[in-house]
Amino acid sequence: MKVGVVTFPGSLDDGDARRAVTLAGGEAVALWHADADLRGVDAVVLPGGFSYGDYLRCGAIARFAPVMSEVVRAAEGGMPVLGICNGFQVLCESHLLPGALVRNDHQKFVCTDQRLRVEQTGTAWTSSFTAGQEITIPLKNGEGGFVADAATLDRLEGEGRVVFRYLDGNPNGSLRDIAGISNERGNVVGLMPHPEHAVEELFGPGLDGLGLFTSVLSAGLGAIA
Ligand SMILES: NC(=O)CC[C@H](N)C(=O)O
Repeated sequence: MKVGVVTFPGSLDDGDARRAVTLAGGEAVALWHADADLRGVDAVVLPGGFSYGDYLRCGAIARFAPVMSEVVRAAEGGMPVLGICNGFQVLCESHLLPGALVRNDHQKFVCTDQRLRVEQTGTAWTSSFTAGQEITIPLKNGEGGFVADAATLDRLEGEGRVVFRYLDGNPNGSLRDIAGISNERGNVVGLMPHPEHAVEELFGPGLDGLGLFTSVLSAGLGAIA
């Protein structure tokens, strides 16, 4: 299975995302922000970093990159798409996911190993986990506070689209401790913490991040009940 990883000017974690795909057993394909097509990939990762220098708002300019037209089209057709941190911000800016990421409530950049609960295993990116599994992966962001209006939050909860929730304290002021969400179909997932930094014993807090990448390789599409 070919998993494309998009590099925008200012991306930081694209290399680690490609490495995570390879370690999970997939074929990583480098995609460039100016690409006009997706080079035949079966899934796409939008990696973390500081696309276009975080000008305007994180992810606000990347949304207009040429490759994003194809990513949006493919996602709407059911292709699995994962947005990690800056990638999550790009997915919200692109309206593939609802809500927005705003500046951390304490106004500081946060960098820590973060415990999470996997709330939803019926997505393309979480089928390798068990429901309620608690994992630890790195978190590092300045604009990681997930916000949405109350009706949207209720809909996300009611439809089982809260995929990851922060444990042991809320690191950024995200409403309802939400760390990651999916679209209705479960093929598009965004999360603030970084699974691609927890895929090898010698680096990061362990192997808990690998499950997202093995999920998409094994799954086909999960379906949210
Ligand atoms: N690690 C990241 O992807 C950071 C995303 C974004 N630049 C922020 O600071 O919020």
